Amino acid sequence: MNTPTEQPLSGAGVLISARGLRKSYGRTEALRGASLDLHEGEILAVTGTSGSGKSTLLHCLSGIVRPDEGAVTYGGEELGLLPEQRLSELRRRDFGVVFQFGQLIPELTALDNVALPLLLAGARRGHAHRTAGEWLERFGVRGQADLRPGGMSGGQSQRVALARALVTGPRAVFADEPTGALDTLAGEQVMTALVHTAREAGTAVLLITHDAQIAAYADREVGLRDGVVHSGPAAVLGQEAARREG
Ligand SMILES: Nc1ncnc2c1ncn2[C@@H]1O[C@H](COP(=O)(O)OP(=O)(O)OP(=O)(O)O)[C@@H](O)[C@H]1O
Repeated sequence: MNTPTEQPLSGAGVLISARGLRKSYGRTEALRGASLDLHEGEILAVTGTSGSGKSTLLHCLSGIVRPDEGAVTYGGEELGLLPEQRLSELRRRDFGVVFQFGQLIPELTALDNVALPLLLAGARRGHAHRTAGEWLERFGVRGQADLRPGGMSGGQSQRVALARALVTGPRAVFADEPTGALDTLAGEQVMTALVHTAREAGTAVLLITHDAQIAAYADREVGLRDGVVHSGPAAVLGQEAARREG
């Protein structure tokens, strides 16, 4: 396991850059000027208490939500300025997303769930299934290929969801509390598989978690507090704030 530091991987270029993001839902200010760089191939943990804006930040960085103010730049393009069609193409081709509850399609087997993004991208059925099988193997769930999500454990489902997120060879994977619904052992297995395969593929990972043990798998950790990103773990921010207030 790596020790998280405040420094990015040396030499790695910036893959996605967010500057001054503001996003409100009604009167709730979820982000209040958040800035963050995700470097190529790095595993970056974003930690923070509930409601600090972690999911909103992930949604803005992955082009799911447009910020009210500020800019997210990827490959020289500002996501907020792209037409919806181009944005959805980017999301499909360059980004993978995993949520706390894998959100696999319940009617499809594990193999078909993983093959789906390839089929949507125009791959032939045989190729899509072969590749999907290889990714299930990488995540240690090849034996579950013919099972539907209802017949798998939570940890197995999450590994299938990660295989589905990585199968198209994205540049970045956004994982929102991917182990949040798992017990410690299953969570560790999911993280070990994610870190191993992301490193092998050179995929950057933005990992949202409120669990320090999960954040410790990352190369770097930043904390979100009241919609603003601070370098260093959220736990340290909390202690600093408590000192100031106490
Ligand atoms: N779609 C929405 N509609 C209304 N309010 C929202 C919406 N999404 C987020 N919020 C509010 O914005 C704030 C930040 O939410 P967000 O989910 O980004 O935080 P979080 O740090 O991910 O929290 P958690 O760890 O509980 O998931 C919260 O007060 C939340 O209630």
